[in-house]
Amino acid sequence: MASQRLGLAEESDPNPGESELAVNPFDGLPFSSRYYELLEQRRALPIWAARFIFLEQLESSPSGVVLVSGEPGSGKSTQIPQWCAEFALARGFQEGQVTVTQPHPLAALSLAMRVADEMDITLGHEVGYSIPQEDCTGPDTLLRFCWDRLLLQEVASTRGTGAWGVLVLDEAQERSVASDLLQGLLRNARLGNLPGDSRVVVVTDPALEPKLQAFWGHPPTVHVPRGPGVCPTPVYRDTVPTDRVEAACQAVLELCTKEAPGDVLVYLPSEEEILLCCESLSREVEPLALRGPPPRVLPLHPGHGPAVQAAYEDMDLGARRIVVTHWLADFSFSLPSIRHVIDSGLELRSVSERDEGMWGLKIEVAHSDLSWPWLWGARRQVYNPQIRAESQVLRPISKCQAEARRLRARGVPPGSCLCLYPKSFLELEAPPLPAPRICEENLSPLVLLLKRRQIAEPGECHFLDRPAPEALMQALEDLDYLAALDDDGNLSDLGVILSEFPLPPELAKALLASCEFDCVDEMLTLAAMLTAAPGFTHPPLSAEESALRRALEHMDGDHSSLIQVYEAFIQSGADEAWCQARGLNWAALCHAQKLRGELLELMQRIELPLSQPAFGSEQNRRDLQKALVSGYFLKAGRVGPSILLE
Ligand SMILES: Nc1ncnc2c1ncn2[C@@H]1O[C@H](COP(=O)(O)OP(=O)(O)OP(=O)(O)O)[C@@H](O)[C@H]1O
Repeated sequence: MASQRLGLAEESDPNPGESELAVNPFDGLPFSSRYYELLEQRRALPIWAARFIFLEQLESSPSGVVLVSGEPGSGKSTQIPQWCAEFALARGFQEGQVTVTQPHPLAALSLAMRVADEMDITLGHEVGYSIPQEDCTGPDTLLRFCWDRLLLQEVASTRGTGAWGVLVLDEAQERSVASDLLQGLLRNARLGNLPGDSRVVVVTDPALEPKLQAFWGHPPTVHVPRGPGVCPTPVYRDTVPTDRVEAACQAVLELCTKEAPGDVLVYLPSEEEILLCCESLSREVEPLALRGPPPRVLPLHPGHGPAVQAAYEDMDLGARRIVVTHWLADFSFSLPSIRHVIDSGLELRSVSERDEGMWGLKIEVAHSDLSWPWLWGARRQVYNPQIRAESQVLRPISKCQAEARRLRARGVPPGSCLCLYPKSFLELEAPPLPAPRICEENLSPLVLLLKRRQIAEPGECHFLDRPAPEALMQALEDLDYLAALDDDGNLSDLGVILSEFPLPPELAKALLASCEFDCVDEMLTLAAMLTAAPGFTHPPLSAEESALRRALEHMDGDHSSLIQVYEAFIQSGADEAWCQARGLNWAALCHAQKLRGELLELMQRIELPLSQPAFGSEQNRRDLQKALVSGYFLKAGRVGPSILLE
């Protein structure tokens, strides 16, 4: 077996004497004491018992596909990639590196950090990650964690990173569009860069296992044994509360007052509610700390960026931690210290609320239609092809998510799970599994990608769940309206250029049109700002803050306000304190700055004409509107005798 041939330290004495220091086969350096400390923790994970079976199946699977099915927290996301790296190392990485996809960029980042630590390797060298606008990999990278949408884009673009020896598709039960599509393409063997002897590992929650079994033609399946500990019996409320934040806060305060030991995980539907809950708890829990340090309140959502890693840190300092989150922690973040779960049972699938009318001013093109979930996977939208718009839907989570949440409180003795809804609520209203996102998203960006490399006609793809034919038709129709397709339905020259931009096709088209209308500088800023979505981090806390925010508003509407904010941010020297004083998301603005630079570089590379800044002039205002309408003509409406329809 791969690990035996390598003589890995996993099998060796956890405390080797100095003369017998084991050497890390990935970087040739002796293992540190930290490696052995983490190895003890790894060995205690339920999945450890399945290690040899997994390696055997990986070696011998006739189709090259292996399914791994196990409960949340059993160690799948951290251990499977390492074992695949061992497998690939034993074969000299002849078929290529190991790539692991994650449905959320933050999860890819967080896992890469953890796995590099467990493997005793410097992040960015042998272990790396690729997320939007951040490629932390190098020439030595053998194991890469990657946002699944980015991998799909790489596969489709000419700038792909090449072949992989093992591809791990993690968290398949989340049903992200990219994960479903990658599986469809792999199933059809349509991915050109898949070498002959490569392996595909699909990792899932047991709830999706039967469907995946059937889809993949019953491949070898590794079942992760149940871990020790007992699951709490959920306690249900009689009614759904009208104020979820208040109900969740009260439940946390009760736990603190009772001094029930252990960390608390609170699930709310939206980022806005998470922020409100964190604010309220931060004020109220401190006086309750009768003994020991006061509880720490930690938000865990995409808008919090890499700071979410704090949820894994300082676990042993004695302070109770109250982590407030939403769907992000259903599967992707397994915090072992959690003992109590408080679950609202709802999720908000929508344009993030921080983007909605955040400037409170007139907008001429519906903002929600411009948004795009590239950044941190922050937004969840439900797309209605009939009206070509995304809408907010507050809906019950699936039964599978409810069970995953309950499992987070497993322990000896079991923790507690308080459901802020009646038992009948999910029984009657919840679907068994999370909805496949491919049936809910605007598919034009994906159809553009598929057509770019002529990988497959969308209609030919073998999907786990087939998107509605009208959604596919409408995606093709939209691309046609954008002139991205020629008369034969293939990509036109313009379509090829559009597909090079990491932007939705409409926004890419608006950016291209800005070359014609001499407003490239402003449109670059707008494209970056719309993608990075640097909303406010909280409601104004004082009159002074309100006034500072108002000074950033532009009378022309949200688009001009976004450009104005970006320019003021740059003038401040990208100052974090400047952002804090205005309640602006500093990390997202930095991200916009980086993305703008990348878009500019791309435009220079394909030799598109640039133009001088002219923001603020009447001519520039009109030019910007014309460029926007070139991409978003399907969303344009008449607002009085507007320039938009001239
Ligand atoms: N980013 C991280 N930082 C620190 N520790 C981590 C991190 N991710 C996981 N761990 C540790 O590894 C353990 C196993 O988590 P892992 O994510 O591998 O489980 P999983 O079966 O993949 O669960 P899920 O399906 O919820 O992702 C956790 O209990 C935690 O102790």
